[in-house]
Amino acid sequence: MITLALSKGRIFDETLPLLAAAGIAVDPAIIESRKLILPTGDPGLRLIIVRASDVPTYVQYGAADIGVAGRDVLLEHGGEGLYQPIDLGIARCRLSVAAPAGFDYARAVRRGSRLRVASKYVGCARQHFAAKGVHVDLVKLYGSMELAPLVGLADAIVDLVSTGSTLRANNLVEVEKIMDISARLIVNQASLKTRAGQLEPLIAALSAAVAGEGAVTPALQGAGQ
Ligand SMILES: Nc1ncnc2c1ncn2[C@@H]1O[C@H](COP(=O)(O)OP(=O)(O)OP(=O)(O)O)[C@@H](O)[C@H]1O
Ligand SMILES: O=P(O)(O)OC[C@H]1O[C@H](OP(=O)(O)OP(=O)(O)O)[C@H](O)[C@@H]1O
Repeated sequence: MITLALSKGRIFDETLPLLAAAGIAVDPAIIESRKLILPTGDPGLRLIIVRASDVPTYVQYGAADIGVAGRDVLLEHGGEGLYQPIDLGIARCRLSVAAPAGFDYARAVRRGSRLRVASKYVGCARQHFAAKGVHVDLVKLYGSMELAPLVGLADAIVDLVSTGSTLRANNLVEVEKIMDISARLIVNQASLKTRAGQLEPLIAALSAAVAGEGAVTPALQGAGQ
């Protein structure tokens, strides 16, 4: 049995069509059951539902053989013990610096001011500002980053931006893009060796699905179970 780790929400929703294209059916309504171990239409593959930021940990320790995680999450995790064979091109957004509309970020950076920056992505933020030679005090948050500059917790934030509507709703402006983000397939390196007969066809089928090569033969069934 191969175990695939997914998080609820956009990763689950956007991975399902790729699995379907790879010949693996999952009833989307199954997520409502609140069960954390879910069957798929393929007896050789089950899903586990974990927090988005926990997906790399489950795969790193082999509790899941394979998973789907955002580039943001993988960079924060470090990627140790993980093979990252495919950019799935889903959950697309960007990691950016944002600040209140009235804050002159460029001037603050030019003048070498010390900035207080709130983020869930403190590793990426630290690296970004260090590379620019900007002095920052980082404040680790776990959500609602957009609130931090509004209540004086930070001068700026580093957060994910997609449509920009969350920033607009809070009178913040994207002042610098750090990187583009999308979700990757991640694979436990030991599983890839010991379960190659099952994992390689699955990875190939998902790769074909991402490339838009349409329906392919079921990835796992009969593949050495
Ligand atoms: N607004 C967005 N548009 C597109 N992709 C996004 C957006 N926000 C986040 N993502 C991507 O989707 C992934 C999962 O995001 P999601 O909001 O489901 O989890 P989370 O709440 O960030 O994680 P956790 O539950 O671990 O705190 C993120 O890691 C990121 O790669
Ligand atoms: O630019 P936008 O399209 O507004 O997306 C950006 C928001 O999405 C993410 O949060 P979260 O996953 O909580 O937000 P969502 O579920 O509303 O997309 C992120 O932390 C931003 O707050």
